[in-house]
Amino acid sequence: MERRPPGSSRPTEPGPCLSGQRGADQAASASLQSAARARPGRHPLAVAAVLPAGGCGERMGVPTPKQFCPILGRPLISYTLQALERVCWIKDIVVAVTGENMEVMKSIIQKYQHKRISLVEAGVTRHRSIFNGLKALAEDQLNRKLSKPEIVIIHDAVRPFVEEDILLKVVTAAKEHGCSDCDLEFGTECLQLALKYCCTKAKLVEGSPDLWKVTYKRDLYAAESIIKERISQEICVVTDTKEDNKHVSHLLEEVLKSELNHVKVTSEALCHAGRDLQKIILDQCYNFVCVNVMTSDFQETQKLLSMLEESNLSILYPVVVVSVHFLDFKIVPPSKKMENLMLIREFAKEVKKRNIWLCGLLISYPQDEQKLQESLREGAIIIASLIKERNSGLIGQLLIA
Ligand SMILES: Nc1ccn([C@@H]2O[C@H](COP(=O)(O)OP(=O)(O)OP(=O)(O)O)[C@@H](O)[C@H]2O)c(=O)n1
Ligand SMILES: O=C(CO)[C@H](O)[C@H](O)COP(=O)(O)O
Repeated sequence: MERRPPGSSRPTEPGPCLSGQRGADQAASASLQSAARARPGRHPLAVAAVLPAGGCGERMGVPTPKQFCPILGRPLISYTLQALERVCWIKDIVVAVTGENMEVMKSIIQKYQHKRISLVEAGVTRHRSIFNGLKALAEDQLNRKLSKPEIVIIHDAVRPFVEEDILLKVVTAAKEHGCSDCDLEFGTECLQLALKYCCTKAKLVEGSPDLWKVTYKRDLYAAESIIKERISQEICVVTDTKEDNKHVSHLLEEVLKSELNHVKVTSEALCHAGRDLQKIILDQCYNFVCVNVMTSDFQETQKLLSMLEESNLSILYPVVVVSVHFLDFKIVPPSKKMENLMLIREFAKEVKKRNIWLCGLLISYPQDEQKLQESLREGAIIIASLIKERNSGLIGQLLIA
């Protein structure tokens, strides 16, 4: 997803919010933005979005309408709203939901702290739902809460992976182009309706493969794996300032880097002020490994957990914390420390309420350098799978490398 470095600037009119993208995406957005800036006589466009979300999801084959089906515990529609909210130049987002799901929708907005959202009643067909949304924008029925838009983006609530670039292209095309024969030939039914009844000029813009619609149950699994992939791109290895701990943390960091290609592995000290760690949290890193050497108590892990609980990081995605304990099994047999280590279950139960998924990992710390490397590698493989697979069944478990 969807990381946003703190303090990054966002345009106040159609133009990409660079902060949400990386690498090639950033470069593409930047060139689009400067192209938009270069347009003579350009003025800010008033843009709104209407999200039809009033279907029953018959093809999904489950009683819950698909837009409310959970992915990593959060309803699908919340991901779509998040994707649109990140686009700062969309002023209002109008969601069409059925009367019976109105309260569910309100509680989703509240729980996941969505902003700029207004709700209208859905219609019996998708087009009627869209029409109700447009009517609300045109007539400003909602107590003058909505600004009157020049351009309205219509986006299915069940297409969670929409990116700012494509929205910008659509808005730009809506503003600049006429409707071609090709668009009428190969376009969708809305295009024809818009032309027939409103004489609205339209242009077909090619989308990205990620814009696909969640329709069948298998699409939920596909969406889940895309989201897991996005949130497992960074791991922060945390330890206290003791030299021994810093040394072992560094070794683990190196092994994690070689085991997890393309994943950014950083390390931070859990010092009193914890300023750097705060920055990592604000930067939206969702994976933490807390290193404890020759100790089976959880002081450092608890400090980290409190910081995470105080932040709102886990509202949108589960945050994985692996409490790693290095013990020399020859000097300290694990059985002696087991009682203490089993406390992981209690801590895990507590923080799970805040969507923080805690696991314990015991790594053998032999004196022999080669053997240490071997157990570090085994530990790194376990950490990688905890972070990438995000299996809620492993919450509170103590794993051994
Ligand atoms: N009366 C309707 C029907 C559909 N939609 C919305 O239109 C989008 C695309 O429609 P579709 O994928 O066909 O959704 P469903 O109608 O829910 O699916 P199905 O055809 O499997 O029942 C969805 O976000 C859906 O909630 C709507 O707002 N109002
Ligand atoms: O998937 C759909 C409904 O199931 C829509 O038809 C699809 O999103 C195209 O929409 P539009 O006609 O508005 O371009």
